[in-house]
Amino acid sequence: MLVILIGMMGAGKTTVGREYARRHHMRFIDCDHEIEARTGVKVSTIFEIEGEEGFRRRETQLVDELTRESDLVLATGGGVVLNSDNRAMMSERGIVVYLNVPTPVLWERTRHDRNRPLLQVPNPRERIENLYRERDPLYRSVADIIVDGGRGNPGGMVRVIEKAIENFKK
Ligand SMILES: Nc1ncnc2c1ncn2[C@@H]1O[C@H](COP(=O)(O)OP(=O)(O)OP(=O)(O)O)[C@@H](O)[C@H]1O
Ligand SMILES: O=C(O)C1=C[C@@H](O)[C@@H](O)[C@H](O)C1
Ligand SMILES: [Mg+2]
Repeated sequence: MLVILIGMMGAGKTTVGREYARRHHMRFIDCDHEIEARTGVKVSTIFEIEGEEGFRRRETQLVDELTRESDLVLATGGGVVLNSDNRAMMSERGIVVYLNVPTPVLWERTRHDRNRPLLQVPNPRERIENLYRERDPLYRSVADIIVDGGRGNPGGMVRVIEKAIENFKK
């Protein structure tokens, strides 16, 4: 089984994905962390040197590689759905889970973190709202399962996802 988590920055893909994998004895890979491990630099540095375009090229290569795996929980970057090839690969090859989180919660979870280049703008709060408006339809278009990720703790989210995946497989 390949489980793919999608959603906005701060939705909990990394936190919830890692916990889901641990409980199910599956491997866990976070696309952003994997790109950082392979390049030896932070995502923000790739944005600085290669632009967003360069980062997106690396992201698509990695999605193509990792969506061929199984027994894997894959946490994607928030912008993975912008590319139609990524969307096709994800929905064809895995069970796609959208962690849908209201923008005020996303803001609370990301406001003290400097690691997200797209939020290093004068009005990050407005940026989150614009990105959500643009991306929510794309997340929905590839999702097999949509969960409300704004409530409860990561452990609770894992149990909600477990049940949803069981129902989906039936
Ligand atoms: N269900 C949850 N309840 C409360 N806090 C959460 C929950 N999920 C994640 N968090 C917290 O929100 C923050 C962001 O979570 P995380 O880094 O997992 O998001 P992400 O979706 O991987 O974001 P990004 O796309 O930027 O990598 C973390 O501090 C995490 O501890
Ligand atoms: O929402 C986005 O476009 C991004 C989210 C992060 O996970 C990183 O992949 C990068 O900062 C871009
Ligand atoms: Mg993450």
